[in-house]
Parts: sequence; structure tokens; C-alpha cells
Amino acid sequence: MKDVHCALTIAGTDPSGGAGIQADLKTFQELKSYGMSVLTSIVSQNTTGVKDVHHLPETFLKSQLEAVSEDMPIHALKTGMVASKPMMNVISQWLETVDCPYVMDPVMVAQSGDPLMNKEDQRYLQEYLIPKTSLVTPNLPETEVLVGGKVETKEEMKEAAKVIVEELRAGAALVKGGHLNGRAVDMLYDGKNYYEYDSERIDSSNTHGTGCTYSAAITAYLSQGHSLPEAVEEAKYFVTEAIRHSFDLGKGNGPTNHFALREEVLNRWL
Ligand SMILES: Nc1ncnc2c1ncn2[C@@H]1O[C@H](COP(=O)(O)OP(=O)(O)O)[C@@H](O)[C@H]1O
Ligand SMILES: Cc1ncc(COP(=O)(O)OP(=O)(O)O)c(N)n1
Repeated sequence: MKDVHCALTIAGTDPSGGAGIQADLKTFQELKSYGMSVLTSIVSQNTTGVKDVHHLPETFLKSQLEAVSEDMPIHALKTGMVASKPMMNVISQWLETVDCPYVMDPVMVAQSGDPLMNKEDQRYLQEYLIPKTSLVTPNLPETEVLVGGKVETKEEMKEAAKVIVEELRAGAALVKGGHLNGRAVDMLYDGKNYYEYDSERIDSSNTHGTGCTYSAAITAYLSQGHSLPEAVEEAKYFVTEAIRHSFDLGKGNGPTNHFALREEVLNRWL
């Protein structure tokens, strides 16, 4: 039988389909990993912003995690929105029972720039979850929260990635430069080497869910056995094409196109 690569996302929802669990599952499917999902919070949101949030009880989070892991193989996993200390606690303990790469998208700051987590929860995330990661993927506002200072240049992105690995004890750090001007440059530090991922900046405001999509693509490639630098390289291509072919949908920042790669291939034939 053909090998099946199984990827799990632990995250909140986006009923408009561009971010959160929905983006993660679409990405897993496109990249041919078998997608599984555990919900943390049900979020009423769309391309214009968040309207309301319902956090699931942590006992129910635990029950979902156990239901998946007692029955299914997990070859790589990611976390997105994890909004409370009790949820982090449940995930931290459950992580002791699984053995696979863990990618954390530290969803801390909304696209509007508003903080999504209070300071105490941020400290808890740093203390209990970051040391269990294989990779953390903060955008620049999240990086600034993690390192406690401004990060505005490529050199500062490198320094910040080093701090996240050496002081916060992440397995590796990918500092994403989507919020800078100029080319879209991301910096990976794995504790030994730096890797730079560079793409043109696409002139589009349809970037809702780019962070979720990127970290889900990295998780999918890791579930298939790629090395971390390779997984990031392939995922960077996937997210760049998803932005290039993004949808002008909704009244705010539209969603990226999770089937952009498929469309490129189809266009070549049509
Ligand atoms: N306009 C753009 N053109 C090309 N790549 C982009 C653009 N905006 C963001 N990216 C890339 O998308 C990925 C997600 O980055 P970012 O927007 O920083 O994260 P987040 O969605 O978590 O805020 C990164 O690889 C970043 O470089
Ligand atoms: C449920 C949920 N999780 C995460 C996000 C943030 O998504 P992200 O990919 O970082 O995208 P943008 O900030 O670029 O929208 C979300 N909106 N909902």
C-alpha cells in the first residue's frame, strides 16, 4: 500500500475559509498529506476581522487530542491559535505522548496590530510550549513580542531568530518578513545555520491567512520526511503562488488561493 503521510493541525476556525483550521486542511490536502484537525476555539470572523470567539473547554480539547492520537498516526503537527493557559497546559502535556515534528505558528497579534494574547499568556507560551517545538514561525509583530524589542531589518531578523532558539529554546525559528517593505524575505535559524528565503513582493492586499497557510505547508512537507530547510523552501513557493493567485473575495483582505499550484499546472495544459 502507498505510504500515507498524516498531518495534524490544532487551531481555531475561520468560517470564511482563508485562515485557521480551514486554511490548514486545504493546504494539507493540496500537498497530499492526510489532514486531521483538533479545534481550540470557534471564531466568528471574515476577511474584515474578528466578530466573536468561543473557546472550547480544555477538557474537550484534551478529549479531541486523545481521540486522534490513540487511533491515528501523526507524522507532523502544527498549532495555530491557542488562546488560554489551560489549553496550552493540555497541549504541553499531550505533546509528551507523541513523537513527531511540531511547528508552532504563534498567533499573538491580529492583522490590525491588536494583541490577541495578554502578557501572562505570552509568558506561558514561551515557558511551556516553545521549548517543545521543532520550529516557531512568528511574523514581525510576534517576533517583537517574543524578543522584547524592535525588529525592522534583515540583520535584526537574524538576531531575533537566534534569540528565539538560544534563549527561548525553540527547535528552530523562521522569522517572516511579510510586514517589511521590499522583497518578502524570511529568515530561518536552526541552531547551527541561517537560511534565507526570498521572493518578490506581490502587489496584493489579499493576504488573509498567509501565516496559517505557510506553517501548514511546512507541516505537510515535514510529515512527508523532508528536512526543515527543504520543507520551508517548498512551503515558501506554495505560499507565494497562493498570494499571486489570491482571490478578490470579501470586503477586507481577501483569502489566498490554496489550489494555486494546481491551477498553474492546469493552465499549462489549457
Ligand atoms: N505581498 C506579499 N508578497 C509575497 N509574499 C508575501 C507577501 N506578504 C507576505 N508574504 C510572505 O507570506 C508569508 C507569511 O508572512 P507574514 O505575512 O509575515 O505572516 P502572517 O500572515 O503570520 O502575518 C511569508 O513568507 C512572507 O514573506
Ligand atoms: C483561527 C485563526 N487563526 C489564525 C489567524 C491568523 O491568521 P494568519 O495566517 O496569521 O493570517 P493573517 O493575520 O494574515 O490573517 C486567524 N485569522 N484566525
